[in-house]
Amino acid sequence: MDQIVVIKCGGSTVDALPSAFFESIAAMKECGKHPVVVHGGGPAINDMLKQLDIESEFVNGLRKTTDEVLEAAEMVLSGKVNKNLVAAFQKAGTQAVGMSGVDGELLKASPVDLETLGLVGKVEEVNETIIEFFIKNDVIPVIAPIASAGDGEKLNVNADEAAAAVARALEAEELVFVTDVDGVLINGKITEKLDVDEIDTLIKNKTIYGGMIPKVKAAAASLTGNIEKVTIANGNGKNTYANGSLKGTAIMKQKETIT
Ligand SMILES: Nc1ncnc2c1ncn2[C@@H]1O[C@H](COP(=O)(O)OP(=O)(O)O)[C@@H](O)[C@H]1O
Ligand SMILES: CC(=O)N[C@@H](CCC(=O)OP(=O)(O)O)C(=O)O
Repeated sequence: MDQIVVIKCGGSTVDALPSAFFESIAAMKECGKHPVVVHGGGPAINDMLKQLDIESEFVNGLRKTTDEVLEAAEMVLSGKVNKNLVAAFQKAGTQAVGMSGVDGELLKASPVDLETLGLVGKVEEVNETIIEFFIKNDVIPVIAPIASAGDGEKLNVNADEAAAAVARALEAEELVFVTDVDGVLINGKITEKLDVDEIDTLIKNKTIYGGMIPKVKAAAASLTGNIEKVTIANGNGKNTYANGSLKGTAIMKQKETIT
């Protein structure tokens, strides 16, 4: 299917996305593109874990996930965050359906490393038939990153990685990471274009750190097949082209080819 744009809404910004953001995605759809949304919700999971008095820690940017952490993460991601996004699209006048990777085994995953990370998964398979069914019916799929382990068990997947896996499986034209900054900052300034080699250097010299690392790594890993451009952009609704596309940092295999 042509013109699929996968949009990852980061937990850093998901509660603050203005109506202009949802309207810009609706405009994208009116222009003939097919938006597919994958979302995170890290800060909302942190709040819930705090309320429930459950400890959690991050190992290499991934949340170590016990049974009780998984239960809280699923409640927050597949419940509150997912349904708030669906409702916001409906408010913007466009139809959306929320699901997680468990529904229809949309995302099948295997454990990354049970010993160090517990129930954290990496996506092995995407059931693109289900996603395409909604696209064909003019409905925006909104996907929470809890995956099926294939045996009735569930796994917690980093949302950047889930979005990259969905984009690869759908042979999307573009992948956009919507976050709380205007793009990748170098010495405090937004950089318009980055290539894969520059990303490695910027991670090594610590210009890129924390939550930006899984994002740029997922961006680099997804630059295969159809995907030619990955964008990291702010979800504040201020950096939008007339056709609904978002402005930010463009990441490509070789930046000479960025238009
Ligand atoms: N070079 C950089 N440019 C911009 N942001 C960066 C950079 N390095 C690290 N960051 C951090 O990455 C954050 C975005 O990642 P994260 O909080 O995980 O977002 P999300 O929840 O949207 O996935 C930014 O708010 C910023 O603090
Ligand atoms: C395994 C793992 O780390 N899962 C993430 C899933 C949510 C996420 O990735 O949300 P952001 O987009 O806000 O980072 C977590 O539990 O926080």
